[in-house]
Amino acid sequence: MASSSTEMLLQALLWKFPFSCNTRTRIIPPTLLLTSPSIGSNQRSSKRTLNNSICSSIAPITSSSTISTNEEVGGFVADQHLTLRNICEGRVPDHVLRRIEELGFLMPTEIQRQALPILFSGQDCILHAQTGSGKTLAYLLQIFSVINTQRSSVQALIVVPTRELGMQVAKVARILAAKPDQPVAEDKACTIMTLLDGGTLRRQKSWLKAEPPTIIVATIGSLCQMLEKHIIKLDSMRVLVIDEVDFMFNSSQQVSSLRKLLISYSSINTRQTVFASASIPQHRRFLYDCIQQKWTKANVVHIHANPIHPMPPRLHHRFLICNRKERHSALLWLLKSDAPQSAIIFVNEQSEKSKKAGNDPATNIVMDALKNSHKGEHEILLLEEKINFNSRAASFSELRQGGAYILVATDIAGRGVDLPDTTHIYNFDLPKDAVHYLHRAGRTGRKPFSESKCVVTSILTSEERFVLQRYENELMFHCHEMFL
Ligand SMILES: Nc1ncnc2c1ncn2[C@@H]1O[C@H](COP(=O)(O)OP(=O)(O)OP(=O)(O)O)[C@@H](O)[C@H]1O
Repeated sequence: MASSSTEMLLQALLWKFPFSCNTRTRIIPPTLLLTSPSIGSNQRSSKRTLNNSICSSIAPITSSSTISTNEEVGGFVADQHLTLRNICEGRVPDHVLRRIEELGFLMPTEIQRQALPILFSGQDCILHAQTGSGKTLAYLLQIFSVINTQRSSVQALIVVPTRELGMQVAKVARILAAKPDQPVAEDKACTIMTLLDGGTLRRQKSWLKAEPPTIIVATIGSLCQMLEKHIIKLDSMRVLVIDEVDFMFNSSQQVSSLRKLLISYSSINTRQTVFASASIPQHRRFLYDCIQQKWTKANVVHIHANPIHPMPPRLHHRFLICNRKERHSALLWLLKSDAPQSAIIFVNEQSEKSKKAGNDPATNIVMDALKNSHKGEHEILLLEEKINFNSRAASFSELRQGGAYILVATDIAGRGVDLPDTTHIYNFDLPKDAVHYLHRAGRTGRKPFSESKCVVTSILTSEERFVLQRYENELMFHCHEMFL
């Protein structure tokens, strides 16, 4: 009990005071290392990790830095009034800048304003900023600033945790790469390939044999298959991006391949390494590991935009207490009274115990309840890990066609997925920790310069109230109680 409350307090402090002073020499207090494992530590024995952590933590690091305010870095001043064009002109090809302007992106978001000058300087970066704050565009602009389409080689690699996020990132990259003008004969286009788990990869193999693409967006499993068979070469890779980096390092399925990619399949000396996420628990320790483990160069910069608010402040958080049997009717009542434009209902993965007991998964129960009793005009769709990849892709692209939707999803939709029309999030089941709460909630409020309110509602039993209270303390937000 004592240790868990200490952990809560320390975690709250880590969110609140995220060591954002602009130190160039850092020493990590060993007490912090004892509280909970940092990103990437799940593969090691906890005892060894703690001992190693303490021993290695007293070695000062001299050149990395954390930036969390408007300041000058490496000679670049991040001016509040500069437009995206002002920041990128001369670095990013003009046709890409015209595309972003056509999309209506004129001013940079906070993370873009802070990160782009540093990215353009070629330094390794950790992009740490709120959900929906535009981290994708930041790293894509850097990629477009370095690639040379006349060269036939893989020059940028973006690694993502899920197929859905891969499809989305590749789509944005293709939109930016498209040239509106007639291409000049010898002007080669930027080619973007996806290597995502769930497909046969046959088409990609033939494509790779014929000619390597300029940019690859991949999940780590499919990528490593290709690397192990020497179908892809990364000798010319200039930028490596690992999106949702904390998730990747904490996934037991992905972490060993990720380490191989960072250390064996490519070298920090020839690539620029960019890590991105809205949540980097114990980020100071992570920064330290990046350098010690040679995932990044020693002068990596941790850019932490809005460190006090890990979620967009315009989210309105509520909770409703009812007993477990009333949850379906509570959900239907909420949908009726909120009349959301579009919503995502998050349901937890079915536990092994529940499977063994022969229970129906909660996703099916919620889907049935909605199909039978929800009266709105919404398209009702399901996205969960166990449905086949074609159906997952179909659900996902249907959502992007426009029109009102209600998506019933497990946490697979919690990371990175950008559906800007989502106005309401419902936690039918309480997320398992504060990081999951943050990413679920962050599926709404995804229009960076909009002021319209978006709502996150958690349906709880009275026993779960203290758990949500803990998330409120860790993430520093306030949740209002509502009544049926
Ligand atoms: N400068 C900008 N102006 C307006 N909108 C922008 C700008 N940059 C990005 N966006 C839009 O903001 C939304 C969120 O961007 P993005 O998906 O990159 O967020 P993110 O920071 O990666 O979030 P997450 O951590 O949840 O993955 C997208 O719909 C994107 O098109």
